Amino acid sequence: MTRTVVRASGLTKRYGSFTAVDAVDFTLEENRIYGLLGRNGAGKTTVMQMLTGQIFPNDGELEVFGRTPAEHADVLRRLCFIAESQRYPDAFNAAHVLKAAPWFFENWDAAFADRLVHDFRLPLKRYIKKLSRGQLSAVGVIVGLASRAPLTFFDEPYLGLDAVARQIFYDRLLEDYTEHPRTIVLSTHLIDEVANLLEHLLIIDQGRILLDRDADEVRGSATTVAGGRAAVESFVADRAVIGREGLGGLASVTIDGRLDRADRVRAAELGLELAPVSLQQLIVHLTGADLRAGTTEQEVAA
Ligand SMILES: Nc1ncnc2c1ncn2[C@@H]1O[C@H](COP(=O)(O)OP(=O)(O)OP(=O)(O)O)[C@@H](O)[C@H]1O
Repeated sequence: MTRTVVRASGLTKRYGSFTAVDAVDFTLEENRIYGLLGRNGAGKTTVMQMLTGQIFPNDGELEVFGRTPAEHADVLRRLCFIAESQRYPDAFNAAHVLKAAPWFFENWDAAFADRLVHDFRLPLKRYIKKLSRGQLSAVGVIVGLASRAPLTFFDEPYLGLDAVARQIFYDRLLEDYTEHPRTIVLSTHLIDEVANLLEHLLIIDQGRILLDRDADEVRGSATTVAGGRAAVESFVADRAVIGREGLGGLASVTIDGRLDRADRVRAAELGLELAPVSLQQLIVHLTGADLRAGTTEQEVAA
């Protein structure tokens, strides 16, 4: 039986009159990899800060491992939060960070950390403040992976990491997760890069959850239909439209929901082209609705 690790209900964070997180409800189950995705300022970091007890919600219920996170050391001990710009004491080098890590993380695997240091070519003896932007991100990624914390958050962890280093991160994360399952929440803007890693998606926009669904259900669930405007409109009538673009007599409409064989035959008869929508495109459609003319809120919500 899967255990619920996080239970949030009506969770709200306000800064003055501005509501950064607006009465969200969601759960996180144990041993799953979650993608917490959304545009800049959507509320992702704020949600993670509440879950890790760094800030207090203004409203709502929040349980992490069955308790309020901020008040229980035994809950905090099971969490690891890697922020985009992780800060360390000025006098520290990377070796100091790795030496201190087991004080905070009881599952710390020093051998795994050493292997990651080698993989990321991290200079251990150089002061943290002298590290390049990517090397600094590598320190955070190493701590996050080798902590093996039962609930690990990576908040946009790889600023400055090059493509090779990012691939190492994804590969090691997946390998290690397979051997040591835990709950991982990954917040990132590089959605297509991580699309295959994610098992469950939480898409947040303007402080609200827009989508909370299994990644397998979402993959391939949206299709772009392109062709002559009249044919496209006839094909998408009565379907849930999540995006619409057009130029002259041509239209390209993105619809939610899977197409069956009969749909595909009909599209071919109408001379329409069908293309699967990537996770990144889907998120752009879902969260960028107000940027495109001709898409109503009802269509987006449908
Ligand atoms: N301490 C604060 N005081 C006032 N407003 C804040 C504070 N912290 C966050 N906000 C606002 O709350 C909203 C959500 O911020 P948050 O950092 O959670 O977004 P995010 O989804 O993580 O964005 P990004 O992808 O750009 O990192 C933003 O509009 C931000 O400006």
